[in-house]
Amino acid sequence: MALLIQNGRVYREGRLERADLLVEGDRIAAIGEGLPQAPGARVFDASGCVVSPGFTDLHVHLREPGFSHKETVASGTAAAAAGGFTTVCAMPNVDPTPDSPARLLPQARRDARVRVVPYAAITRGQRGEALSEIAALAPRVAGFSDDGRGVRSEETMRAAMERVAAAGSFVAAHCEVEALVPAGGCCHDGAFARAHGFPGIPSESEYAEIARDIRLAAETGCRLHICHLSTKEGAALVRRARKRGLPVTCEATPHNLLLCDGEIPADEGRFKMNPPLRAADDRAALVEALLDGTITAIATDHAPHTAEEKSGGFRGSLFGVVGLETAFPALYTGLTEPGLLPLGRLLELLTAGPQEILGERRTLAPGEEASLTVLDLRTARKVEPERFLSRGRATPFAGRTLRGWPALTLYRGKEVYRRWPGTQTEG
Ligand SMILES: NC(=O)N[C@@H](CC(=O)O)C(=O)O
Ligand SMILES: [Zn+2]
Ligand SMILES: [Zn+2]
Repeated sequence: MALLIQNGRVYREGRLERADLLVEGDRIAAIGEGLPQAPGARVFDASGCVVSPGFTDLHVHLREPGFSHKETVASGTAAAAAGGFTTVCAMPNVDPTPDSPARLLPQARRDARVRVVPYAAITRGQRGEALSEIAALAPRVAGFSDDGRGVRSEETMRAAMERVAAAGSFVAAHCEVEALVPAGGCCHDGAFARAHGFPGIPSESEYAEIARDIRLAAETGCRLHICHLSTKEGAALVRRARKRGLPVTCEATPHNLLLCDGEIPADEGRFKMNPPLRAADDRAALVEALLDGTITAIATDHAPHTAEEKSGGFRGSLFGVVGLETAFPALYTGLTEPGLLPLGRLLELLTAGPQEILGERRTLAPGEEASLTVLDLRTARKVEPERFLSRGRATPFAGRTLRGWPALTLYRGKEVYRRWPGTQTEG
């Protein structure tokens, strides 16, 4: 059946223009002003909304196989659709580890509501020693990552980068020198740690490994993507590397872009993630890096855990917060509305930016796949974690009133999420 999305502002080719958009089957049939209502077509009134290509998230933990009590492909991709994402890249810290082609997320094809592109592990079992079957995996994965931990051995990382480069893929690096983190380090080594007497995670544990991996990327020619950048020093290193023309990209998360450690109101697990919320000047440096093109992708690092696992405050909870369902509203309300980040740049950081890192280009044009999201910029709504589609509920944005909620998400023409604009209840 056809669907006419009327009266919205369509984001394409880096511009926002008032237009209607007609979807037929799995494709976009037409885009233009005042499109006639085809007989039998349903109409979606997108007044006050932006119509964007579906977002791409380079960093999501779907927890299957092995940890389906935290999240499943079904629940995680339902959360993705609710957040406007139509492509998510699944991190490999699952069990068994995807370190050979036979172990590549078999659930994805069956249960996914949106496109899932898995990462493979850099090393067997993510143990940081023997390498995974890089050449055989490369054509079937987003890239290679041991996310959850740093690759400690420089020799191992160099060998991995040589093979990944030869296979034409990229390394997505969780940059952390665990030896620089004191036992029990659970938040940034800053104001909040001092106020509560918690062992802090120093910025150096991140930027020391960023510096090493940039050096290895220069040596090997391997494309390097830095995961969840959180420090001002790290941002400066990436900026310098890109100026030198090195094949280095990076992502930042909504929580690191919007929050800092001095604002954490209480010892609650929903503010605990790795890397942690950093200092105010780190946060400001990340926003600056979004504006000057140092950071070209926003990724959520959606990392769901059970309520029990997040109930032990900073000392006792696991690291990780969910992010798919709040990413756009949090960024739109926190950065775009106050004039800190233009809407077009925000959309680019969620679409063309991450797509380019994956080596693809998906835009809204006649004939293209109808994978898109309609963002309601008017309706303010409170973040209510108990209503998330994700199984994870821990979010630092709980209780905040935000604007920019997705009202409709289509994946290949199919409605995978809908919530009518202007209504206060879920449709
Ligand atoms: N970000 C987190 O705090 N946790 C992630 C691991 C990771 O992204 O490093 C997880 O898998 O739970
Ligand atoms: Zn990580
Ligand atoms: Zn992660």
